Amino acid sequence: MKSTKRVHEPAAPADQGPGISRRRLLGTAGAAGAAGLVVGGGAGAGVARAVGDGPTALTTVGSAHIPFEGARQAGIVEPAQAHGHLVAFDLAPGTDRKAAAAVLRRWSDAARTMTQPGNPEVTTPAAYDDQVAYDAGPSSLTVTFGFGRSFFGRTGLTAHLPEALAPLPDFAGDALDPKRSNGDLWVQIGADDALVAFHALRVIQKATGDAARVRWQMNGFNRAPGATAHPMTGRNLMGQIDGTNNPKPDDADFQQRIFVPEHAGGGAGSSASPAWMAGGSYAVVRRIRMLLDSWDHLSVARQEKVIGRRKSDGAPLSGGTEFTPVDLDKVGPDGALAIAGDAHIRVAAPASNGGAAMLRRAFSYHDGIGTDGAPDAGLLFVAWQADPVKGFVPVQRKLDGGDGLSRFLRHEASGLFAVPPGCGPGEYVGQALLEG
Ligand SMILES: C=CC1=C(C)c2cc3[nH]c(cc4nc(cc5[nH]c(cc1n2)c(C)c5CCC(=O)O)C(CCC(=O)O)=C4C)c(C)c3C=C
Ligand SMILES: [Fe+2]
Repeated sequence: MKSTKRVHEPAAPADQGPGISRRRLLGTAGAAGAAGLVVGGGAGAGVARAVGDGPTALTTVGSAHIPFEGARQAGIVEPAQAHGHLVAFDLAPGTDRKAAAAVLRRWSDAARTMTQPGNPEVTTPAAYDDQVAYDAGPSSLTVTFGFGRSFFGRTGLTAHLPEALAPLPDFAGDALDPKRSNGDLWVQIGADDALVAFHALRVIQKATGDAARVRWQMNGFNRAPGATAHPMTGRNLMGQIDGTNNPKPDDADFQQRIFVPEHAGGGAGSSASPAWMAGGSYAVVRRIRMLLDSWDHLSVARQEKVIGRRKSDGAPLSGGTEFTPVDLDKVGPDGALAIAGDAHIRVAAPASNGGAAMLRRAFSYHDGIGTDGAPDAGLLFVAWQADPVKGFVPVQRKLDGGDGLSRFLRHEASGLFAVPPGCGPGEYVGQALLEG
């Protein structure tokens, strides 16, 4: 790959100080855009106005931008945005390697343009301009591209198929819909503005042309930046604080757990991934419906026992506050384990799975009321790791049999995608595979 230098970034707004990176990292969720806008209740009611010396509108949520170019693709380590679209495509019959490469080039060029800072006019690719995002800044838009196992057979690239893309095993609790699972290509779009996210989705669909058609699409959301009194870990639709014990970017082993090492294809421990995946990651995508009516029948105390953490502030039931290390051996005054044997955080913990870990970066979804009369709602669970056989698979195997939470969940769709490294100026994502 050529240079991975970041594109030009504008000066930080006055309230941020010069040292704050625009590429927000996990752990500082919600920091961008938290300041300054209120809807007036008195004189001028209904008009958004800035308070104090706060920034003007486009310097808050709208102006935050995450560079598309870089050694890693964007949309993996940054906090999940307020709006997300996950889309899988199948190549049209006759789409060969060259035509697939042209799609990836068009997609990358469009994503590069849309994620640029500055005037809204320059963040819309002229060829696909529908003016949906015309007045908005990039709003932390990320567009992330991946390849499914079936892509390699369709394009004559089976010699380059990563071992790590072996189909996920069946799990006893699965109720998977094949039409909403897998796919040749996968795109994850996230933005802190709904129109910016929708616009990016339309642009990507138009840039696909006739080379592929949408296999499935899922739409998700998270809390908006600035919605809480202070930046904090988000909540899921069961009301739990979710994401606390994710691996952190400054953990010593973070890079090696989440990204394929540079020695892939050659060095020890790299057999699962070929060299073109060095610096890439594997995304496991699961649409997990929450059986919310049953869940809501539990008392808060029972719900907390199922997870192993307090619902109000996410503190582990072994004591302390949200980020206090979990003590799985702690016994309460009644002689029982503080964190129950089937508590979700016990069964999922790296300590219970030979060290297996993944970076969870999910969106909630709500698609109305299901045919059963209950909310069709849950989690678009996206887990990132250097090798799914050492991340998602052992953990899900354990959860499948022994997790108290699984009684309230239904895994309805599944996908596994190889997400190659990022690209530099003039390059496109997947170039090393498609031109290698
Ligand atoms: C296979 C992996 C996992 C699936 C599937 C999964 C689904 C799922 N989880 C929640 C809610 C929470 N999960 C939490 C922690 C947690 N979950 C996993 C893995 C899967 N979860 C891990 C590895 C962990 C961390 C365990 C640890 O080391 O402590 C938590 C607690 C807060 C946190 O640490 O994030 C919640 C809450 C739901 C609702 C869900 C499916 C819909
Ligand atoms: Fe979990």
